[in-house]
Amino acid sequence: MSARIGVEDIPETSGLAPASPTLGELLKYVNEVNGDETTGHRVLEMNQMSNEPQPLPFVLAFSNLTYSVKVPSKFGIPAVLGGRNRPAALPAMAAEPVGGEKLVSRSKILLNEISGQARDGEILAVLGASGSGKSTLIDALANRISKGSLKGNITLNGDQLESRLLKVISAYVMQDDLLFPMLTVEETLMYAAEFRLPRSLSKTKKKLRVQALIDQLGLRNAAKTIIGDEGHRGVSGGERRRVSIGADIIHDPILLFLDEPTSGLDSTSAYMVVKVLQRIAQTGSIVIMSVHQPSYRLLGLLDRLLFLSRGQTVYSGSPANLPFLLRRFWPSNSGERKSYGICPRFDQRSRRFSWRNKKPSRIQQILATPEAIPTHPNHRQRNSDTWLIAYRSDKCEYITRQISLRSHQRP
Ligand SMILES: Nc1ncnc2c1ncn2[C@@H]1O[C@H](COP(=O)(O)OP(=O)(O)OP(=O)(O)O)[C@@H](O)[C@H]1O
Repeated sequence: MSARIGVEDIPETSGLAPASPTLGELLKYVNEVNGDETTGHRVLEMNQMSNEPQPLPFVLAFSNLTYSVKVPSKFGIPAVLGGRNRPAALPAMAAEPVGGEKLVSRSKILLNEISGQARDGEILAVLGASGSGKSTLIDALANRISKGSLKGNITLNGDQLESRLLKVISAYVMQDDLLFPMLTVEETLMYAAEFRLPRSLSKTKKKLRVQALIDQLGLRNAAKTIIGDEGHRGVSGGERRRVSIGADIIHDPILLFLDEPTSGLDSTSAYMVVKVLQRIAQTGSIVIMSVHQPSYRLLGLLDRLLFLSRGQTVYSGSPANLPFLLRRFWPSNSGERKSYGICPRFDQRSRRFSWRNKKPSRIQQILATPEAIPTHPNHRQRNSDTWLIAYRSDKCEYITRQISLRSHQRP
């Protein structure tokens, strides 16, 4: 693993011990240096923690993550039960009556028993339709949801992930880029280095870190270009997004969370951003990102997929299995007004995948038994490439659709 955030005086482990520091040692170190309030992040020079530096495999595991919020909902009180004036026997959570309607709270489950894992060297992508819970899951993993309301377990290498440690070893990249328009790319990253790296780290080391990062982000040609804004021409949208990521990862975090890092970018810029994330992962970080509409090419950069629908997992695994699923479940794209497509849907014109919030139980059921589908009595093979497939929709009606394997095999 490359050098991580600079700590000159981390205690060395004993000569006989394995080369990698334990999480306990990391946490102990975090406690020891907590007196320095100059920066929220600190650089941990992993290689300095032992005589024989060896890469430390990191595994972030999460199990049964469940998160629900209380949302107000209205319902009317029938006149026969007392209508507007009925004061008694209201539900425990009822609020003030408004025009014959009561406001009560109901629980809305945003994440339902989500489990999975992410490893260093890999990108875990959270996919799903808008509102499926992608950002909520990233927030939950990044400790941005209050502990009391989130149920489940998150561990790093088997140990509970303490929020103090997480703060030091992670970075969260938001969708909005907050950058100074008149600074160049290099100045922006240098500013981030001054702000985020420890004061004790020399200027020379900070400059070296910035130069290494510029190369890692593929921004060498834009290093002297200003960020720009509406009134001043500056870097492109994709470059700007990479600068923004660079500013957040200046301390070389072990865990990197990104909420829709490709949103608003054309497919080439989006691809380059994810390519940079792949490079970051390959230097020993765990990258967890959400993505709404990945292009087919971009899917090839992802190592693990967690596909959500209405807060539930409908697919978790390697993208390698996706073509198989696509061939099975490709929705017909000819003249259908209502899509009962299972998942995902590929738009030929934009060449992007999109998803629909189908009932998770239905999708899971189908994904769990893909082999059973062609032998179902309602499925008839028309010719070697086309299946006439009928399946029960959410409303328990049979829908017939035609899936041509040949036309969709190579999107
Ligand atoms: N505080 C809240 N109260 C009620 N509902 C909420 C709250 N926060 C989020 N939600 C709902 O939870 C669902 C998941 O939201 P989330 O932002 O995680 O979705 P998403 O998959 O990231 O969507 P998008 O791709 O549009 O960003 C949405 O339906 C959203 O409206």
